[in-house]
Amino acid sequence: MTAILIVGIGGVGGYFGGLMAKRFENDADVAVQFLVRGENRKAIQHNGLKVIKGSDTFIAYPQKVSDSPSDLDKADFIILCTKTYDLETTLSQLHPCIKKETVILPLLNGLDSTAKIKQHYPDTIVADGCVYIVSRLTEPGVITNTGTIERLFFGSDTISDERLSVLEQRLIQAGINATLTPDIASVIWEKFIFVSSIATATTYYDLPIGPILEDPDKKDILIRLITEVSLLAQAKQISLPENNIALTIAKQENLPATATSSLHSDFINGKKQTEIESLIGYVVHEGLTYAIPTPVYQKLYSAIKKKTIS
Ligand SMILES: NC(=O)C1=CN([C@@H]2O[C@H](COP(=O)(O)OP(=O)(O)OC[C@H]3O[C@@H](n4cnc5c(N)ncnc54)[C@H](OP(=O)(O)O)[C@@H]3O)[C@@H](O)[C@H]2O)C=CC1
Ligand SMILES: CC(C)(CO)C(=O)C(=O)O
Repeated sequence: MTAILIVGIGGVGGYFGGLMAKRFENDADVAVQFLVRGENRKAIQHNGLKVIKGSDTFIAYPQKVSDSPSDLDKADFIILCTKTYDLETTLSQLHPCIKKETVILPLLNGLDSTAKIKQHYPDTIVADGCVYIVSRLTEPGVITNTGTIERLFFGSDTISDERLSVLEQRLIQAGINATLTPDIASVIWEKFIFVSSIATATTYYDLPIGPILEDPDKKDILIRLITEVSLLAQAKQISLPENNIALTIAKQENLPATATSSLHSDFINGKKQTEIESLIGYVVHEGLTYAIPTPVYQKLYSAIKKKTIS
């Protein structure tokens, strides 16, 4: 029996975890389990997890649902889908679910999850991963995907292991557009450039994606953000496509005009904690370390931090 544990059932974990739980419901070979807390856990335990995308809806019943890792099985695969500010605490709770053969895949935005996981679990295989999706936990036990894109990339640039191919097969069997890639470092940076720039602009202007791309001044700021973070990637020896700025804008233009970043959503919802440090502060701090000027990031970071404080 392959045990797959999804940790954090919000927009990302709920959508991809929901697809997996549905596909492997009552499966003799694969068991999908959820680590989920609060009202969300209660709703899923009582009614299953409802996943909505356009006119399609399904309800998934994972094999086990708990807020306590010791209630769950030792996992073959752990897919981490918390926000970055919850990662350290979550990792410190996961010991009961880890065995020698466990493979951990983080799908969080940001660039330092893998290093943090390896510090906690140096003997397990830790892949890198990222997703393109626009999905939210809209009420306890209900996930709503409003996006036009659904892609999951993962891989490792240090380890080649059959278990990563097994995970890819399981994701694909669940109907997930998943790709195991040997070039994961570049793929993760391309996603980071895409999300960091649009998260900064949507949060700074307090606007969804469409009005930013339609206004020439705001779009110019967005392009300057993309340029600054791309220069940082190059300083870190990350190879990017030659036309990365145009490709990034094209991907942003493909999102629904009314969609916004998960960072902006958290600001709108008055969340006490946000991913401002992993999505924006990271660029400012690493820019200083690598002597890459990031004046637009610096200005918007400090304005957004003031919003957080007020
Ligand atoms: N949403 C999206 O469209 C996209 C998001 N991302 C990235 O994916 C990551 C996840 O985002 P998203 O799904 O939106 O986040 P959400 O806040 O919707 O979901 C995260 C969930 O994890 C739960 N959680 C945190 N710690 C634990 C724990 N120890 N045990 C059990 N549950 C826990 C949270 O519970 P609680 O609410 O109680 O804190 C929350 O329900 C982020 O890094 C985000 O930037 C990437 C691409 C798209
Ligand atoms: C696609 C986008 C911008 C929207 O959910 C995203 O990746 C995020 O906000 O984390």
